[in-house]
Amino acid sequence: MYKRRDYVELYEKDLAKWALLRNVNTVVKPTTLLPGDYVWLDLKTGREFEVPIGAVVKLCDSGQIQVLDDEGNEHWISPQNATNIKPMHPTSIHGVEDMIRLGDLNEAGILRNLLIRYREKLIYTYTGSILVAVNPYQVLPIYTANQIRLYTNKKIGEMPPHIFAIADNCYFNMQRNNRDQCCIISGESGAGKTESTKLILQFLAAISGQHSWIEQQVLEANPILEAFGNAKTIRNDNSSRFGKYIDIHFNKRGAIEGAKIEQYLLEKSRVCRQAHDERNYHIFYCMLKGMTPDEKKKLGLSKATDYTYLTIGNCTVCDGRDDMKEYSNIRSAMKVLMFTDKENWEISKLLAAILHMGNLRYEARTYDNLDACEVVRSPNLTTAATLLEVDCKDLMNCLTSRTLITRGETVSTPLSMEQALDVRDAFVKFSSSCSFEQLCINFANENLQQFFVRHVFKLEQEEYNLENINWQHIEFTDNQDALDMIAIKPMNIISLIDEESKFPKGTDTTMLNKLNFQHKVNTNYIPPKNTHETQFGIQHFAGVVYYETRGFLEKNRDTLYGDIIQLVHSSKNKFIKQIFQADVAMGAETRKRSPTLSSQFKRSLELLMRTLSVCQPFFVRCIKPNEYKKPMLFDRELCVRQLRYSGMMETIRIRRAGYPIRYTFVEFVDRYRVLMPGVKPAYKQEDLRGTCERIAEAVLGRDDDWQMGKTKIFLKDHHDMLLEIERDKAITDKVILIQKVVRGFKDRSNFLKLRKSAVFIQKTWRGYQCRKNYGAVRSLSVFQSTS
Ligand SMILES: Nc1ncnc2c1ncn2[C@@H]1O[C@H](COP(=O)(O)OP(=O)(O)OP(=O)(O)O)[C@@H](O)[C@H]1O
Repeated sequence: MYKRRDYVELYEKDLAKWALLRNVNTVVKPTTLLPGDYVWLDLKTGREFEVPIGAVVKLCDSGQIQVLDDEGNEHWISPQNATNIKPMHPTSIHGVEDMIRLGDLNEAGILRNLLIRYREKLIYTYTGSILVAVNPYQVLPIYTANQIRLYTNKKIGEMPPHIFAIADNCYFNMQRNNRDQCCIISGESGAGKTESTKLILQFLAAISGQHSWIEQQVLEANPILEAFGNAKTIRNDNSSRFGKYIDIHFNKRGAIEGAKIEQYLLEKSRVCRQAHDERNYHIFYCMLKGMTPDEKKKLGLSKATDYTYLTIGNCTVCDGRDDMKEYSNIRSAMKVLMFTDKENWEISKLLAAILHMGNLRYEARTYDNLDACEVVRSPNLTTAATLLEVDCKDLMNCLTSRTLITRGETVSTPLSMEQALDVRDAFVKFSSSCSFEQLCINFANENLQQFFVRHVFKLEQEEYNLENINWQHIEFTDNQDALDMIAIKPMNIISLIDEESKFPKGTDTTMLNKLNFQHKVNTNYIPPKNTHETQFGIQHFAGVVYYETRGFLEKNRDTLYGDIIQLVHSSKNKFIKQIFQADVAMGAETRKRSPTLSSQFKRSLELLMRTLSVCQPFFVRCIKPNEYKKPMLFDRELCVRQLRYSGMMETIRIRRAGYPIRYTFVEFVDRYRVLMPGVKPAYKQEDLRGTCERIAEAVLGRDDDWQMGKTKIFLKDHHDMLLEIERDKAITDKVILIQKVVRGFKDRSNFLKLRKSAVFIQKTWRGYQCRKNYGAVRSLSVFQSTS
């Protein structure tokens, strides 16, 4: 019989063996826990992102159970709270490479699997065809040339999970199937999307034999893109503030032929505003650190702390970044990409002009009872005008007044201080963002989510078809309703915003009223609570998001005031004219009719989705394990939130809607043949499918909802549980039998040895005794005869 002490000893000696044995017992008697059993502990805090935590039983005395959880905290569970603990499936104890194989296929199971792998520095894990990458926040030795070799031309699953495996499959699928491939990398800010992209490029460059070419072009473009599009935020020291689509073209021989990088929705507002502890785009700081004193003098520049636009976040340096060195990288990258010195200088002039404009000071005035303002004359104003090559007075007028054309007459009205500040910032960032851009980003995310869910569902269906499994009854709903409401069905949210943006009398309030009127009964729409509130909410797949409507229409119109266009037109600087070319070319009327930001974005998103839909997709979900950018720190609730919002749970839900557990016939026979006396191992079987079916029928019953495919058996969770229980019972019986026989043999041989030794001792002793007695008797008789 098992003895508890045996397990404690084993636990100390051999954790792995012990865990395996203990688990047998756990499944046999889920309620009788013994030290060493692994359990799920539900702390029932009611917190939104709290899920049961893994724990190991330490003591189970007097009805109380003491457990040690994965975080190292001890808990005492009283008999009344016994329902707070549940046995853990064997697959969850040491973790698996593909989480679809987890018996505990739920949030807690996935989270623990990622946690225990992360602690072993195994940052990559599959969930079916998706790669989950947990940011290690440390350099791991897993991206070497040797690793690239190891992962080249391998099937997914042949090697441990890795970003290189995804890159390799993209490349070889493209060659084998002659079909475009795409890889969608998603995750929160700082989760590792940019690093993952770079690693994929590194792999592709290496295996397509194009190292020097791609290094010079795509990789050289990177420092420039990062300098102008990345910034330090509280979440990430090098956060990309735009969406990126990198298109790489290969020729028939598999060599890279060209690459194109497209950007979506750059966060323009960062040029003028940054949150506390955040910086503006890297380029400004790099420029101020890296330029020669002479260059800076020509641009009238000094140090970062002197500029309003660089100090709003109260942070001008970024730990671990060398702005001076970065600047020299940017300059050499520009040389490689053949920017001329003149172009380079024009860019610097524009950047410097932005900084000078940010330092302009305004003073409030009142003209004819109208709120007005004036720009305080300062070297900043004159330098900005010189750099932009415009007249200083024109610049001042354009920043403080607006020209209106009414009834054929041109009238110039002064701007209040608040309006003037808006105009300046609009010029600097050329349109503003916040809430409205968020709606566009979330609309894109909804599209990508649907693409993902449909792909996963399609994969499931393909597997069922391939295996001849009847899947007709499996239903799954995606986020189509939300998408319909945002952008597809007539009178959708985006079309209503657009309509109102074009309507001359349209305001943010009239727009909100129309949204409320049209969608108030839609379950995905959350109207404002009262007439004073200016926010509406949308139930996205990732949760509810509220959108502040103030400024919506202005942002959506995305047009610059005519005065600014006029100013740019008057500039002698060709580069600036080129930047605003499209706007300068348009007349005022055309500008009014020009496509709104949302319709432009919708169009480019449609194009992107169309491109993606003909590709074979791969998905990489990056997870940020903590907010402190620290290695080996795993914040459970932060990770659950990301898992929930990443859509990974959808894969699981889809899997669960069908047959979540599947074994190949070989795996099934080898694992469960113990349930049928006399069944030989799989390699000795002639009719594997038949044997598999016989075992399943005997244990699960003929009529239950499990199915035999062509190469696999498809099971529901409860089948797996039942099979495991039966298997553990059978193994326990066998273990007891082995123990009985071994102990019997041991005791018997011990007894025989003891008996033999006792007989020997007795024999020797008796012989000795007899000999001794005989000697004494004999000497006595000799004595008698002589006396
Ligand atoms: N595989 C990795 N190995 C080592 N460090 C990594 C890895 N992935 C990410 N990091 C670290 O995390 C930081 C943030 O990663 P990255 O810039 O790729 O995030 P992101 O998801 O692109 O963020 P954002 O959306 O803000 O641009 C990196 O600068 C790097 O320090």
